[in-house]
Amino acid sequence: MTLRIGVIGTGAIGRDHARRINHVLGGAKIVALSDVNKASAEAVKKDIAPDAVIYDTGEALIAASDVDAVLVTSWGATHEQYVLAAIAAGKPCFCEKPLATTAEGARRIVDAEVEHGKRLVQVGFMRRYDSGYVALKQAVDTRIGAPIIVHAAHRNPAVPEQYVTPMAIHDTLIHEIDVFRWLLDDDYISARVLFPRSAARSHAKLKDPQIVILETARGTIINVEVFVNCHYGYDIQCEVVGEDGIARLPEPMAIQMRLGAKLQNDILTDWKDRFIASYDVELQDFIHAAAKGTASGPTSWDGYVAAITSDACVTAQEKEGQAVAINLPTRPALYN
Ligand SMILES: NC(=O)C1=CN([C@@H]2O[C@H](COP(=O)(O)OP(=O)(O)OC[C@H]3O[C@@H](n4cnc5c(N)ncnc54)[C@H](O)[C@@H]3O)[C@@H](O)[C@H]2O)C=CC1
Ligand SMILES: O=C1[C@@H](O)[C@H](O)[C@@H](O)[C@H](O)[C@H]1O
Repeated sequence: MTLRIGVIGTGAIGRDHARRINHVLGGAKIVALSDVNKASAEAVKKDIAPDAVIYDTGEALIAASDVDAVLVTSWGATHEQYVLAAIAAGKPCFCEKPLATTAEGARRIVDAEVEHGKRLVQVGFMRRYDSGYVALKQAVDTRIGAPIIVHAAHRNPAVPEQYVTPMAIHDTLIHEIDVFRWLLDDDYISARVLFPRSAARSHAKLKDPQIVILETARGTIINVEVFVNCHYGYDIQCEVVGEDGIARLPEPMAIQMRLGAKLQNDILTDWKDRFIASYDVELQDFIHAAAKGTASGPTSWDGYVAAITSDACVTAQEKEGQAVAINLPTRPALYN
């Protein structure tokens, strides 16, 4: 069976996911596209999915009888409405992060999916599918003893002027928020944020870099440097200190050179390249589960917890240095 997929939001990542579904992965085909900017959907049809039908609205695409499953890759603020519509239609749905821009919105999705009685939603936290993180998790689970500290960094070369201080949490740190819950199999109980002096390349409405400190229920302390105008490259670092040893996220494969009296290798500059393989693996996982009428991988619950934690981190930005408590509601049995 070929899974017939519709894509809502055909900008940077929607186009890229459409490309991988039609040209890289197996078992699925893009049959429908929708974007408020129709020219963008038309360009994806022309370049990638010539057989796809273009719908005026995301809701019309979800309702189409020949669409089996949906990808929601529009702007974050529009995700909730489309994911709720997909659940109401009983169609598997892959939603890019964030699941919703408020914790209340994410909760509405959890409640709708629980009411439906079966998983339909996968959230686009692709790091769980990255081979480096998978190897790191294996080392954390079996080699280095119980985790005590995590040192991490999320660095982007540059962000535009519209990127303001809370976006470092909602748009950027949200990947660490999700991946460390998974890596440590633990939940957060508090967040703190510290701001060193802002770097010279920062913008008027952005305090950059910042350090986010998360504490887990088992007492692990995670410190993450978020530095989104670091200039030198796109760099994701993670080191877990355990009772018996230390495990470090591998660097992406790069050719080592002896050149100009230096031992060197290039550092990536674009997030699309850093996680290119994990996007492939997460979407193949979506296709397999959706073909069976369900979903696997990161859940709506994970998206909801990420939203609650993000909100706590933004409050912690406003109360610099103070710990902000994170209280999670009871997890519904659907997500155990
Ligand atoms: N997992 C990851 O590593 C990444 C995830 N993302 C997430 O993917 C989402 C999209 O990001 P980008 O592709 O970078 O943005 P983008 O701005 O390039 O594309 C978004 C597209 O959605 C369309 N759109 C906006 N509102 C819409 C609506 N109501 N209905 C239909 N289409 C609508 C826009 O016209 C645009 O073409 C965001 O939520 C972002 O956080 C983005 C980059 C990386
Ligand atoms: O999701 C992403 C972007 O939106 C975000 O801006 C980057 O910092 C992340 O690394 C990337 O994965």
